[in-house]
Amino acid sequence: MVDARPIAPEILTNLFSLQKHKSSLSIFAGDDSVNIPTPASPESSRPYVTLTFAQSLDGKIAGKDGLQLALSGKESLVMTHWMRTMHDAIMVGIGTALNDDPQLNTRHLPQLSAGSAYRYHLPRPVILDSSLRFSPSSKLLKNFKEDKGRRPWVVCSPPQNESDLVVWNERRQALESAGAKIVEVHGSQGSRFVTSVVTIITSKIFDSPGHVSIPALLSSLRELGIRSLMVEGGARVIRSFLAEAQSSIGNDKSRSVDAVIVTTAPLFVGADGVGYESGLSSSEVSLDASSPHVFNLIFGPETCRKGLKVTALPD
Ligand SMILES: NC(=O)C1=CN([C@@H]2O[C@H](COP(=O)(O)OP(=O)(O)OC[C@H]3O[C@@H](n4cnc5c(N)ncnc54)[C@H](OP(=O)(O)O)[C@@H]3O)[C@@H](O)[C@H]2O)C=CC1
Ligand SMILES: Nc1nc(O)c(N)c(N[C@@H]2O[C@H](COP(=O)(O)O)[C@@H](O)[C@H]2O)n1
Repeated sequence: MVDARPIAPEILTNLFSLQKHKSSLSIFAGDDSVNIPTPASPESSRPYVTLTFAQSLDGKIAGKDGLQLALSGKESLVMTHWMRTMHDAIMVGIGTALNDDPQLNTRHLPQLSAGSAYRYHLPRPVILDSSLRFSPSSKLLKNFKEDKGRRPWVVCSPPQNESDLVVWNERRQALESAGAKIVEVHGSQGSRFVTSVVTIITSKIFDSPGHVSIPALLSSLRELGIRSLMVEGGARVIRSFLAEAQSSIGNDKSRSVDAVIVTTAPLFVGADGVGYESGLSSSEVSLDASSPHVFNLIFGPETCRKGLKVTALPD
């Protein structure tokens, strides 16, 4: 028997077609060597990808100049944190990492009783950061040092010209010293160079200059043992995944998004908020047909924000 209960089991049940694993989805006996259940098949060359974020009715995920907004209500935050427990890894772009300094943990879940033999699964934080701008004093690295979070992985691309290499190496060293685990993939997928201390994931295939290719990223993560990936944002990263999902319509093998789960807050942010739609054409996105999850939550008056609350998420 576990000593905590999902607050909204029907949401969990709907998230993935994993009913048979329901009892062990998020709470486990503290043995990290035991994998959490995943919808990805063992043969798959990429992780199962859940794209999930919160937006306003006018499709904004942040306020003016990237101001972090508390768009989710309490229930939605709890759901998001349950979802975090269900994925091997959780990813944000460097824009979000620098702007929000997120923790990407499961702190909004019900407390397990003192001395409990059980723990919540914590996903591996992954930061998409071509030029290593991630801060060595980030909360993610601090939490890792204090044994409150997993070692973050930084996904980057080595600079194309020699003159940028000095700065790049300095940043790499600072991140390594701060605890970032880095894997470096040079030149082409497959020719990988790994050191014991540093794990930098890079790719020579870019969506646009400096941007890591999504298919190459997914295949690298899968090679590193990531079977499920929760992508939280921000705007550019959401756009990249949606664009990739649009371009793979009709080709199941190259699909990059399996489920999209969007929390919609009943408010308008306005035109100067941050949206993710620009440049996306009007077409469907390619999703796993067996995943029934284009999942919208619209909360009622009790969680509706009174006016626009421009605070960071609660600690
Ligand atoms: N409401 C919500 O649920 C969420 C809201 N947010 C909000 O989003 C905002 C940040 O969004 P944004 O500024 O767009 O930053 P992102 O977090 O989307 O990061 C974008 C950066 O990631 C790097 N990157 C590397 N490869 C890729 C790729 N293939 N596609 C896209 N980016 C790539 C690029 O930097 P480089 O070239 O240096 O590698 C790029 O500029 C914040 O205001 C935050 O609060 C964030 C998450 C969720
Ligand atoms: N689900 C959700 N609702 C909101 O209202 C949000 N602003 C976000 N933002 C995302 O969550 C990250 C913060 O995570 P921590 O609270 O630090 O664990 C933030 O960086 C965005 O990715 N999400």
